[in-house]
Amino acid sequence: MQRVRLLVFNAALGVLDYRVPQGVTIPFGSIVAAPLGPRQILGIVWEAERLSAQEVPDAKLRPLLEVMPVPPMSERLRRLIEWTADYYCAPLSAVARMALGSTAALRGGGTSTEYRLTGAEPARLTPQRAAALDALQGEQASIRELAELAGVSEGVLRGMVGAGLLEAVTVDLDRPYPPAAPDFAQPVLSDLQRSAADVFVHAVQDARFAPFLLDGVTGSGKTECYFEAVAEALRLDRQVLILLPEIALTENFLRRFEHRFGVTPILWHSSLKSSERRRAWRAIVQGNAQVIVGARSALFLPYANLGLIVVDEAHEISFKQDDGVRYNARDVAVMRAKFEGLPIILASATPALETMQLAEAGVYRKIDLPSRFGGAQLPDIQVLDLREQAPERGRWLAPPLVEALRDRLAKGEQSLLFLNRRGYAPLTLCRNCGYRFQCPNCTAWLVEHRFSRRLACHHCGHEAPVPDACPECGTGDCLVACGPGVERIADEVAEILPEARTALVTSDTMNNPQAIGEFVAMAESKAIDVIIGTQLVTKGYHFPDLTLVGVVDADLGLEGGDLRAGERTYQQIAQVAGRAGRGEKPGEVLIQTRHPEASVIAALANGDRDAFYAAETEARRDAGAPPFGRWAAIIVSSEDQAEALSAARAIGGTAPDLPDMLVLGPAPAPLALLRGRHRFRLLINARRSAELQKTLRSWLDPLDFPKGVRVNIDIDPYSFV
Ligand SMILES: Nc1ncnc2c1ncn2[C@@H]1O[C@H](COP(=O)(O)OP(=O)(O)OP(=O)(O)O)[C@@H](O)[C@H]1O
Ligand SMILES: [Zn+2]
Repeated sequence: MQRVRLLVFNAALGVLDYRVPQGVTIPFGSIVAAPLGPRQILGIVWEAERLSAQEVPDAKLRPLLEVMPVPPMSERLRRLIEWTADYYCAPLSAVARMALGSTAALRGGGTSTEYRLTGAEPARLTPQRAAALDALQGEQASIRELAELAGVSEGVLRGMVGAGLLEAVTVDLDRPYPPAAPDFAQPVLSDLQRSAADVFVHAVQDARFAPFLLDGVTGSGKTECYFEAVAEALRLDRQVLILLPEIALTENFLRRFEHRFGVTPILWHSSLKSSERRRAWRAIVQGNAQVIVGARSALFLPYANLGLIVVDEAHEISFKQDDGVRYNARDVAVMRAKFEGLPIILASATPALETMQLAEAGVYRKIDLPSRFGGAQLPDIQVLDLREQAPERGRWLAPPLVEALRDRLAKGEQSLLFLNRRGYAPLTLCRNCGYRFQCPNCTAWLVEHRFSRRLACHHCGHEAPVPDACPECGTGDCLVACGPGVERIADEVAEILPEARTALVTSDTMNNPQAIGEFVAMAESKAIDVIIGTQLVTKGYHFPDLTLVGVVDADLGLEGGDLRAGERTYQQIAQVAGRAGRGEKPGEVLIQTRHPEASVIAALANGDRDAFYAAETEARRDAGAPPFGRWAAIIVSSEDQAEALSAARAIGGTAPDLPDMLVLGPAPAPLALLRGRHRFRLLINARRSAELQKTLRSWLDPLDFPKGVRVNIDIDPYSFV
């Protein structure tokens, strides 16, 4: 009698044992199908001694059904999955699931049928067919995906197949990707770039754990440097994973990659079509996918032969996942490199303090690129004190910034205005009775979006049309917008510079690759004079004729529930400032603020990065904040406020009394209501010596809560809302 232990992809089931025939060995890491009641489930064969399960007698075991025709998950990846679950206090199965691409991909290769336009042009068309013809140019996908893309029913498309407007194509799921050529277009590197690149190239050859911080100013050519390491991995036939913080950045990145290596890399993100996902995953596990570019979800994939990891814009907080498994992809990437024995490059112009600290301690090797490529200078940064240089009434841009915008427009140069706030106005109220529009599901004001004429909650997605009259007092035409969002700034620019061509860049307008691609093409061809955007435009872009950057409200980021508010503000402004003057013409940055004396603003104005890091380091040391101490949050939520409160109190009441751990709360979370759930929060501040995770587990595991209560642990939290 032989048995295997399975980690099942379902947190409620966890670990189950099954029977295998005598003499058959199934390697650890194999992905298998097994029966559960009348259903079939998937699991990974795991070392039994590493997973505790309920002991089931041999006689009761059911047999495994099938080993999926994919390579077993490597031991290194299994150890990484265990480490992640352990460190972030997350269910093992939830972490393991992130390694899985799609269930379909496990079923082996084969073919699938996709459809595309035939090019036939019928004389008469129904409006729906016309819309489909328009939307599906250049597309090829399943009927379902095309229907979604075109916004028509599947029936309409099937009719079009019958009418010869769409044709079926058979695609091989395992068709290879065109190979990237390491020497396709090798740039001539500057001496500084060359020596940095050489270090990385050697590290790839060495194939050992080697973490690097590539600390280069904006426009120094960090990408070109790490591309040399990518080229070396390609020559050695090893895979490369490049993590980017946001999908919005990939469009630009794909083109740069193609320019350098002749083909686009393989994309991995949550909105891939299912056929693309299946093909990519299969190529990744078989080692046929060479370079994979993705958001954090690409981190746990079962690469067959990984040789290098790059985390670009490594300081970005979007590497921290705030739902499901609350992990930081930057930190787990370093662990993956460690388990796999690989070099990893964290690239940033504004590294996180934690990363800097590790570099200073010698854990990471720091490689510097202190100047811009091609002799470009870093921009000149000026502070505009809004208390002295007040904008006109009802306006948000101070006179010197308006002047500077006029000047650039006259010279045919580009400007960028940065305000990290979507929509038209963050708060709408009634002039007559003071009524404020609030989200019914969240502790948040509704944000007016004037282009879509709606009030929206940025937390839960609740939306309502802007009413004609106040819902409270019934007065008509009485709503006032308070404060600016980017849409309002765009309006202001249109008023003061009516002839300027503007582009609004937010996640509302740039929500698909085409829109982003069009924006970049227009900006590059100088069809845009003024870009107005949120944090989406602060990083990655390179527009040589952009010479002015205006920061509309530098104080905004210092408010709110960001634990690293000072650092965030510094990074965002330094990054957006870094978009100015990247070509031949020098750049200028104007920062509007009411607190020019704040240490962050002063450091930015003086271009004194070291002063900022030094001040921030001291502040964190005093507060016992990371990297000197550790934080964790426990968030308790329920649709029933009393139930949530009593669960939070039960947790607070059993808090361990330890010398190296301070427990604060429970208190209502700043977002006391989120998506209809009432939330209470406990904060833990621990010394580095504390056994934080172990303590949390032995504290929370014995507690029982009603079904409607959710208790989430957030280790190393970023947001305290
Ligand atoms: N050796 C080189 N030869 C030719 N062009 C280069 C070279 N190095 C950098 N460049 C160009 O200079 C520009 C800036 O480089 P890159 O975008 O890599 O900088 P970066 O350090 O990533 O900046 P940021 O942090 O601001 O995104 C790019 O257009 C890049 O193609
Ligand atoms: Zn809401």
